Amino acid sequence: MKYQSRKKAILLLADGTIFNGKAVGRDGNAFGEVCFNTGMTGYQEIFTDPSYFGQLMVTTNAHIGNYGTFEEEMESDSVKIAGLIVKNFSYDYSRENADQSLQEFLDKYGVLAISDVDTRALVSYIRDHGAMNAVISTDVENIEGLKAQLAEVPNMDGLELASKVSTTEPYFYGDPNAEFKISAMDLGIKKNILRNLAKRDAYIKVFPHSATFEEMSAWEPDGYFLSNGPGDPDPLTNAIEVTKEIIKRDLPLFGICLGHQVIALANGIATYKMHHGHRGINHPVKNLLTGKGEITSQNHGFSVDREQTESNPEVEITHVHLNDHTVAGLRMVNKNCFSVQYHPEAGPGPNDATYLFDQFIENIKKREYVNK
Ligand SMILES: NC(=O)CC[C@H](N)C(=O)O
Repeated sequence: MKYQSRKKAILLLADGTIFNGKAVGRDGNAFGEVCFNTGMTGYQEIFTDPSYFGQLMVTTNAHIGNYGTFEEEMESDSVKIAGLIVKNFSYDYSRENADQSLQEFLDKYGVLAISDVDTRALVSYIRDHGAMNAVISTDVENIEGLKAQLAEVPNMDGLELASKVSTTEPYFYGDPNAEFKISAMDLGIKKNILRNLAKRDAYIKVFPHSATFEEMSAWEPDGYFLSNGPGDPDPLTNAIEVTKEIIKRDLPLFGICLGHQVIALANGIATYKMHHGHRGINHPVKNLLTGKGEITSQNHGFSVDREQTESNPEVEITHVHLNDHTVAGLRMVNKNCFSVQYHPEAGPGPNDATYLFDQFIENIKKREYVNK
């Protein structure tokens, strides 16, 4: 076993609370908003999901690393979390097709991790006191200095982060001979969304967060997609403007998570920062159109205002989160536009909601039929 005597490390929360642990790899500091994910599996997908940019991730599963990492399970080209907090960190792994250990993987991307933290107590603390900024540090004697630096870290509320993870140049994904063409705005898109669209015979052109409606429309796509992504949706003025243009022309539109929030904002419905968000792969949702329940993969810290959604005549709530009755999905009443707050691409997670990709393709076909 490597790293038998490891250095002390701490997690210092913005309110001054300290959780003790041990450094997993390198020394240093990692700042971000602390949040937790309750998924029992799928850590590599979580760590590489661009929606987590700027966040320190607490995994509630007590063992992390035991199946290593595998190139095909990347949700983007690198690790996106700001730092990792675990109970038991497995340096060894036992999966035949893994490429490397989790420690080698985190080292490769320069990510700081802390283990041996009482993650059950930490998660209870976040649930009681809400998501807040924090720092992971091996500089354990320098509490006052760390507190001063932590006070400078911007609050997630109001923070625009999509531009930090979006592509800078447009690119294509899938088979150029596929039946449908989709323009996707990359606010932090997960690869499994692209895989799911391509699997349904779509060729996707992925555009930067700053793309205009005209740029996204020049190649005459059959439909538009707004991706997931990090940060507060409210400052995404360009994405909101583009969405209004798409809606005005009644073009087929689908949004996931941050994309769902942007669609709400384009309809004049406000979003707000949640107490500690929804992150896990067993979140119960009810589809109000079918009456059926779905177990869903979720990762969000903001939500769409429910009252404003209910009182907006243009919009209808289609899905509700059964734990707290927040808006989990909506559609526009007279437009070819719908969105969900959760993750039908399920990387990681259950596959109950993949029908939403089929629904998007059906909406595209419906429009083509009307136009003929
Ligand atoms: N996964 C996402 O797209 C997250 C959206 C947004 N950043 C939130 O935390 O609510």
